[in-house]
Formats: sequence, structure tokens, C-alpha cells
Amino acid sequence: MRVCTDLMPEEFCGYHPMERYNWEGSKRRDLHEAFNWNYDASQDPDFPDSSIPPTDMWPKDSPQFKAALCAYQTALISLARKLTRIFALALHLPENAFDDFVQRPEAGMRIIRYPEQVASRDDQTGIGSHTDVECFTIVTADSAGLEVLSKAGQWIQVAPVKGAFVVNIADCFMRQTNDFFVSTIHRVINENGKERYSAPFFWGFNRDTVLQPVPTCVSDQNPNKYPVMTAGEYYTWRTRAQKQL
Ligand SMILES: O=C(O)CCC(=O)C(=O)O
Ligand SMILES: [Fe+2]
Repeated sequence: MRVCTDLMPEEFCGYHPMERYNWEGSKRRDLHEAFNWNYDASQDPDFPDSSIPPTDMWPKDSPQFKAALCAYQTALISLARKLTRIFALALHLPENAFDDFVQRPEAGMRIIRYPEQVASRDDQTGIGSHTDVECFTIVTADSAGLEVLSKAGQWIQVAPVKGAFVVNIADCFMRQTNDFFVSTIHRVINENGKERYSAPFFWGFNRDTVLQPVPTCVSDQNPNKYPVMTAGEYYTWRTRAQKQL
């Protein structure tokens, strides 16, 4: 297929076929199919720039599909910039501390279809246990199925609330805050008796941002735990690894 994600090993965009991955090492492969697309600077609501070529993995025969999904992504970019300021305040930083890091953000999205799962939850997941790569993820879903792992090691079902988003911390934020923010370990098992759809939006810093720990999260007593690299290097490393599972 022309838009299959395998054509771009270092990017997560494009079509991900059904039962392509096995992120938890289950007996059967993960029961979902998905379409991912990247940030496109020309669609940025705050800093539009048509001179930066986007990664184009869109199907050519359905312009409405692209238009509808990009409109939703554009609205979420504005929301995510606001949330980034709230996270900065939560870290006792000035609210604009991260503004420069989200001018050309990692802001990819995906839509996922999970068929009804018939196999037992011991043998299969819809998407196996994992953490997301960027700073945080905003998830919309039409029905239950998402589960998050509590600190006590219990899987907790996240019932969707009408009109509300689920926001999960992801690994770049965990690294930058030296584990002050903790990534949400999560998975999906669709036992709804019908197919499930979701649309996660992954928000992270510009690929050239150096992921240094934020100053309020390191000290002599609490030194930085992570090797320093750019957000782009981290993203590429994780994408390659995730695609091999
Ligand atoms: O479908 C969901 O609710 C979550 C999907 C997810 O975790 C992901 O795509 O990374
Ligand atoms: Fe996820």
C-alpha cells in the first residue's frame, strides 16, 4: 500500500495494518489498525509556515479525510500550547518557559480502530502495555477499553467522559522533569462487544530541542538520571524500536 508506515521506518506516520505489532509479547498480536499523520507547519493555527515541507503519507483519493482530521489536529495544537503553559506553572517555572520549544512541535495524531476482541485478555490486547514518547497525549475515544497501570500495579479502566479528554504524561516530559512527572503506562483491551475508535494526539517539543532537565527538577541531591539528547533523536530512536515489536 502506498501509505503503509513501513515505507518510513523512522516516522510513525502512515497506515499501520491490523495485528502488525505485539507490544506486550502476548500470544496473539495487537488487535488494531491505525492511520497516523504528522504535524504540518502550514496548518499551525499560531505559527503557520507553508515553506516547511510536511511528511505526506495521506491517501490521495480522499481529500475530505485529510481536511476533517487536520481541522481537529489544528484545534488540539492550540489547546496543547495552553496546556504546556499550565505544565510550566506546575513546575514552578514562568508560564512561557516552554513556549520556544513548541513553535514547531511534535504534534502527530492517529485514528485507531479496534475490532471487538474475542480472544481472552491473557492472550491478546488491542494495544499492548506501553508509554507514549512525547510530552503528553490527549486522547479522545468513543467507548471504554483504555486501561492505566496504577503505582500499586493494578490496571484501572478509564471510562470515557462525554465532552472530556484523557491526558497522559509521556516519556519526554518524564525525562525532562527527571521523573517528577511520571509517564502513564497504558494499554487497550476492547471488550465492549463492538468495535472501538480512538484518536490520540501526541504533543512534544520541537525536534531540535535539547531534552535537558528543567532547573526546578535537578539538584545536587537529585542529579539528572537521563542522557541528554535532542527531542528528534529521542523520537527517532523510540519510533524505530516500537516498529520492531
Ligand atoms: O486507543 C486508546 O485509547 C489509546 C491508544 C494509545 O495508547 C496509543 O496509540 O499510543
Ligand atoms: Fe499510547
